[in-house]
Amino acid sequence: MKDAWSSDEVRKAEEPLIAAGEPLMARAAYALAQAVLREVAAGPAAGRAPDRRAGRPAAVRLGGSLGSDGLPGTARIRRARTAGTRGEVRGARALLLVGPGNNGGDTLFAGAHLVRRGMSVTAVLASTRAHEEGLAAFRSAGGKVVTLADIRVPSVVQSALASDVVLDGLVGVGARGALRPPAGGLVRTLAEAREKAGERWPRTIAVDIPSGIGVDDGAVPGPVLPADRTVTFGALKPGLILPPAAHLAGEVELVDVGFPTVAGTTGWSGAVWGVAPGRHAMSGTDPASGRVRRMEPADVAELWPVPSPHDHKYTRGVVGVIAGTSTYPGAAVLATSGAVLAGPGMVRYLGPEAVGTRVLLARPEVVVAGGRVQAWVLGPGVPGVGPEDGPDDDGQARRIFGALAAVTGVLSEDVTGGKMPAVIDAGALTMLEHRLPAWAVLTPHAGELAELLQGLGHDVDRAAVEAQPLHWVRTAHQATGATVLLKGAITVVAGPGDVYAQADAPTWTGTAGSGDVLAGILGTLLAGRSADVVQDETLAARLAAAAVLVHGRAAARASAGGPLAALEIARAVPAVVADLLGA
Ligand SMILES: NC(=O)C1=CN([C@@H]2O[C@H](COP(=O)(O)OP(=O)(O)OC[C@H]3O[C@@H](n4cnc5c(N)ncnc54)[C@H](O)[C@@H]3O)[C@@H](O)[C@H]2O)[C@@H](O)CC1
Ligand SMILES: [K+]
Repeated sequence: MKDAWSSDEVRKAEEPLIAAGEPLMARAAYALAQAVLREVAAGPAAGRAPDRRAGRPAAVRLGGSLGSDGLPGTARIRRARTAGTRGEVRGARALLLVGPGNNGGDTLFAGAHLVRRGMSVTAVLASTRAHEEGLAAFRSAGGKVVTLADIRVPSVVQSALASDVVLDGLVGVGARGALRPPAGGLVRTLAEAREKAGERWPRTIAVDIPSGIGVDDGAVPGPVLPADRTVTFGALKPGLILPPAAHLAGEVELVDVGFPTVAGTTGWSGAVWGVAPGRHAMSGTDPASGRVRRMEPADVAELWPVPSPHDHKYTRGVVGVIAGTSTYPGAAVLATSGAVLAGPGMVRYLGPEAVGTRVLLARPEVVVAGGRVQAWVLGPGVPGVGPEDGPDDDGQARRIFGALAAVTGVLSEDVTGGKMPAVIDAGALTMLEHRLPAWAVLTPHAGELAELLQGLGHDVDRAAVEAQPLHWVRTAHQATGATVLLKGAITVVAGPGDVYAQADAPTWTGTAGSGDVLAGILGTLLAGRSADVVQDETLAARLAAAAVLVHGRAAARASAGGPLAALEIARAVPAVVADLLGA
């Protein structure tokens, strides 16, 4: 499990360590400097995505000093980027963007290390204040200091273009809201310049977080300079794993500065590199902590319902699927395939006869008949119930309303089998009439979540959901009672317990039918753990995150770097599950 700590949690972890005299900043700065050195030594194109690497000009080494303003002039810039010979750092240039707080302090101390390693380092102070000891250390090492008040923003852009690496140390976990002037203006201009320069832009390393992202909610309320790498201290931060901010962080590297670990012990490991984020894993967290988690294969293996020798098909869980219409029969095939291949005791399909026949042709294992089930998958390929239209849905809405009554406990236990977990997808999302239990998992995409929230009286559209996914997923959970899974390149899940942000799938996964397969996989998990899910109201979110991980990995396997068809995701599920159970 990767745990991302909220800024409050980070502060709480820091306080006793600082009081005990632990040199947190020195550790952070040293690790940061090492990251920069490795980055520079690796050469200008190292680690960039292939498309970004294409057409990048060969770097030319250049010594030379800075101009009178402390920044290189344009004539010198045209001649070259300084570093570039693999393994060489002497003479390479770093530009530090330095804010007023400890984030700037980390950056200045790291800058001092870089100067001592022979790099030419310029710090641009974006504020009238700067970390005093950091600044003194940087100056005495021989770093150049300029202030934004002395020079113009375009000079900073030119300087950045002449550098091998830019460090963004404007704000860290102390940031609140969008970057304010003058840092905001500086970052806006730099971000535009980066966009324009493409491959000519130097490697950009964010210190702790890319300045300007919402540390705790992953929002992007104003300008942010996208990073190639973020070196983060002590623990991951929610904004580094939540959309949309996570897309601005590049590769995230976690550095151990001595925060409490699994057993609650403290102590610096001394290993500043490659500290596994899992080191901070805990079995459960206080939902009020603001922590956000990312599941890993070993966590999924623990949750997966593996049959024992005493199990049979009914004890292993029966999934009931109400999906598809004669207009959209494919969704029924995809949802049942996802369910079957995730390994339930049995899958039942309820729907129009013609669709049932197609399901059987694709998956003869499916039982096309009613009967007892342990979890429902409701709604893939079924049209929504609008306020006025009576959808031509082959009776699927009626069937779904019946199943939903079982989920919400409106019908008696005798009729429905009692408390019933469910995946509520697509058209079924428009059929919610009652408050739901946490074991009902809503699986909207951003547009569907916006519509659902509008129906609950919120003034929100798709773009607003995409801008603040965590906020709206939590709002939807609170308003409906259900566990909510918002599908996206990074899928966010919120229920009564922890929040999960899963990024397991290749971008090819956003294709028609992919969500139907996910609904089926999750249905199997809910059916397999049906009794547990209704006992432990935090379990549905964990199973939902697990389903997303398996679905994403199956998509990666099916894609192998290229396009994929949704049914291939389902076909890849058994091998993915086998892999993670064997892991
Ligand atoms: N406390 C410690 O000992 C450690 C802190 N560390 C570093 O310290 C950082 C936190 O330091 P601080 O608490 O000093 O805070 P930051 O350095 O993150 O920023 C706070 C400063 O930025 C200003 N600011 C806040 N929001 C702003 C906005 N929207 N626009 C412009 N300016 C804004 C504030 O007025 C304040 O002066 C961490 O992110 C990390 O980089 C690390 O050195 C590890 C140890
Ligand atoms: K930063």
